[in-house]
Amino acid sequence: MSKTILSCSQLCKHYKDGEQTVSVLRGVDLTLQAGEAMAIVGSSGSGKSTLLHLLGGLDKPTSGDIYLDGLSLARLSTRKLATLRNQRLGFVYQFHHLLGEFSAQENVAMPQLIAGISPTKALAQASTLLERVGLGHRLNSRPSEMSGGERQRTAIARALVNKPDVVLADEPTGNLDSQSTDSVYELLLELNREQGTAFVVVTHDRQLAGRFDRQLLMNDGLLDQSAAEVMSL
Ligand SMILES: Nc1ncnc2c1ncn2[C@@H]1O[C@H](COP(=O)(O)OP(=O)(O)OP(=O)(O)O)[C@@H](O)[C@H]1O
Repeated sequence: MSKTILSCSQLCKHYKDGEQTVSVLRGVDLTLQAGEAMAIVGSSGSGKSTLLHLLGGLDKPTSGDIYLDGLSLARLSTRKLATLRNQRLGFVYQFHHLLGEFSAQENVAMPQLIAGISPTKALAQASTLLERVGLGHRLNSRPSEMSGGERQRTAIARALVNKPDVVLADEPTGNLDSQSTDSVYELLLELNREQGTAFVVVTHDRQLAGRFDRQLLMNDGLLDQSAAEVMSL
């Protein structure tokens, strides 16, 4: 029996631009099941990144709320929200955001160290995960010594190291060539199946989106149609 792991209802985000109010999200409803792999597609500026930021508690909605496993993000203190982000959510961005002065292994271990796990255990866990993503030979490499695809694999390992309920990924292959893009998507879907981690992935690429369990279309601030329906029109 699947259960809802992440949801939002009537989520709105407005920005003030001088006298004007810009409505970026205009009442988004979304329900993600535990272990589900969901892709969000939509044109540039439609609000996809804004939605992902709100779902990950990185920004606050103007109205509406987000629930992670039944917990209201709006009701959490800043500290509790930071703990929840560290332990129950993982993030992957278009740019890897790895720390340049640390090795791949140390970068992947970082969320565990922040969670208070001992360095020995955290580094061992990081090494296991790096091996899983095909980078067992890169434990001691710094980001500058790795290819774009290797850096994104490292970022994916880091996002998964605390065994989060949900990984949020914003154009995770935006900087990669088509071969690396393919293998990174393959890896995401394998990890989704193996670890039961739910994924919400934003992409411009509808063909890649088609490999996920569900596709939603963001259109001018609303998640109003299934992208699969739109693709079949
Ligand atoms: N801090 C902000 N202040 C004002 N407007 C903003 C702010 N952040 C985003 N916007 C506007 O919100 C709209 C949606 O932006 P968002 O980045 O969510 O779109 P997107 O669908 O992810 O686009 P892309 O695919 O190009 O990354 C854009 O018009 C953007 O200019």
